[in-house]
Amino acid sequence: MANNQCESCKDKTGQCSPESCGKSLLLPQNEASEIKHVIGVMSGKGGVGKSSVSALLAVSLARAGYKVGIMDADITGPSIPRLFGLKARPEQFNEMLLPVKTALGIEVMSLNLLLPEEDDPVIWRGPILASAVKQFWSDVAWGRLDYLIVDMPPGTGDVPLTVLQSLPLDGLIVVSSPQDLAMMVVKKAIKMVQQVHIPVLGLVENMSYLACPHCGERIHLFGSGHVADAARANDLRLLDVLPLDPELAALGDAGKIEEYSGKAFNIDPVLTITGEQKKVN
Ligand SMILES: Nc1ncnc2c1ncn2[C@@H]1O[C@H](COP(=O)(O)OP(=O)(O)OP(=O)(O)O)[C@@H](O)[C@H]1O
Repeated sequence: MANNQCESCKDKTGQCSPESCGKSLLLPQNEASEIKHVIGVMSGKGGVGKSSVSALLAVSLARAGYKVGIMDADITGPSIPRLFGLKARPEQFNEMLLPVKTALGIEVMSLNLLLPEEDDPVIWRGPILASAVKQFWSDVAWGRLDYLIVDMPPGTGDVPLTVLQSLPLDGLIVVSSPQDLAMMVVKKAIKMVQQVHIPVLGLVENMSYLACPHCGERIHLFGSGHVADAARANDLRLLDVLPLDPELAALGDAGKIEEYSGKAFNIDPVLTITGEQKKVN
């Protein structure tokens, strides 16, 4: 927390938090953005499908008629542009950056859109990574959005903490695969979020099962029920259960995740939690 310590903080322990110093670290919205809801998507561990779930949530909301953006806050492992097949560089507008639009009109900002090559590594230390996230909020002209989905880096490090402290999150969705180890790490993430008093909207179990292509039987490769158990144990909602689907992996690799015809992310719990009515197109 020391890296986010505000200059005037009286807390000399280096554990600066809104509670201890009485000063909110939340960044104000800039004048070129009017964002109604900000939803963070996090995971305790890498590779469980957090970016894919962020993308599917954004696609489901966009298909339901909402104006949606995705901030790719996974600065060192940005995969959102790849999932949507985005190559265009963000344009500048009055010293601000404009997000790049996907085919469905989802507004995306990611460091990968600013790098000369998509496979260039980002070798930055924590404080610089954290300031990149803040700039994605303060220096991007997001326009009017119903939902900004923030794809967070995995784990409980400096950058996730910056997102939690700097952005006005309505709440967080925590993604896990069904393995016990993934769940153990997820519990750490849940505790971290609860410590900064941001609501956990619920859990998503990704790669939950494989549906047999012949008979449709669900094969639970990694065991079943762990995420549901964790949801119950932590008094949280299980928002959705998504299958391990080769079509999703192939479309993601091809930059065509918007064409996914499989099980869409169930947006109803998100709309309920954020007080929106389902739109009818
Ligand atoms: N439900 C799924 N079915 C099939 N493949 C999936 C599924 N979810 C994710 N994948 C694939 O798994 C890989 C990792 O997914 P993704 O990038 O979304 O994970 P992540 O948790 O965001 O990873 P990281 O922590 O590295 O950013 C990708 O190749 C993606 O296409």
